[in-house]
Amino acid sequence: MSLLMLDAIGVVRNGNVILDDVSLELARGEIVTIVGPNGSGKSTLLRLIIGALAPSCGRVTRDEHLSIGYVPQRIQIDPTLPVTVGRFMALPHRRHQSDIEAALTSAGAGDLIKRQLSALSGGQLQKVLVARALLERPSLLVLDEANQGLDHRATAEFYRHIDRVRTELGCAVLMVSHELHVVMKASDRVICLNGTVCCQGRPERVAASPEWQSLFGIEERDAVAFYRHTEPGHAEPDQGEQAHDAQSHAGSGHEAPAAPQQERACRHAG
Ligand SMILES: Nc1ncnc2c1ncn2[C@@H]1O[C@H](COP(=O)(O)OP(=O)(O)OP(=O)(O)O)[C@@H](O)[C@H]1O
Repeated sequence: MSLLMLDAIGVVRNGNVILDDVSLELARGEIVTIVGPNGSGKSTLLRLIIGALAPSCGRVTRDEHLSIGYVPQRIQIDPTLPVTVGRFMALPHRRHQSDIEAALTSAGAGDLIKRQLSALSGGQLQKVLVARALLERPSLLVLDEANQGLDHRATAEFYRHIDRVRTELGCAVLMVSHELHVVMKASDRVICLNGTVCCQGRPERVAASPEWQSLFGIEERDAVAFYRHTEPGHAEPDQGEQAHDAQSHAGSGHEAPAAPQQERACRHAG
């Protein structure tokens, strides 16, 4: 049984169709990245998955043992509130100091434990948020652009950390990222979203699909190809990977996938 299954999900808010007919499945231990242009519904999809938002139609099925660690795109911190990183990590439940230290160290933030939360840089705060999300040892880690604000070196370390987390906890990782070339290296599967799922599959196949190229342009495709080609020890996909080809849901033409129309959303709703 998969960890999570979405079936024909639609989300309509204030008359806006944000998601239309979105179906996807998440397996244990896989790293999946959602990519898509600004406003394509990525954060909405994540909020739906963590249960912060109800679908207007469709069905969400969660494994009964599913536990989710969530790192939001941004949090508001009151600069007048004196909270150290160590204290923040222990909220809302008390934690063993050793667990807090281990989680921060693993996220590359071990030296921040006594610092004021409001005084952290954007990149430092992201590391702390990831460490906090992992304290519960979730079966699914959900990251909404958690690498924003990180420099190149920190981004590379961030993805190594995510890979270690997956190995150590055996958890699935679902993330949103705009760093397409890095995403391609770090993910088992990529889901391309533009109100609906345009295409999904192994990174190489998605990058070669017409839907991806019409959304992100040829330059991104070339950047991805270049990045993968120069990665030491990287093997090009063989014939066996054909079975995991990108699945297209938006036709085979080169035109950009159309924005969802309100009349299309929730057509299965009762
Ligand atoms: N409560 C709401 N009512 C109406 N429209 C909304 C609501 N919430 C989000 N939207 C709209 O839904 C669309 C998708 O928003 P969302 O934040 O999910 O996109 P995103 O892909 O995460 O964008 P970005 O890459 O810019 O973070 C946007 O056009 C947004 O304005």
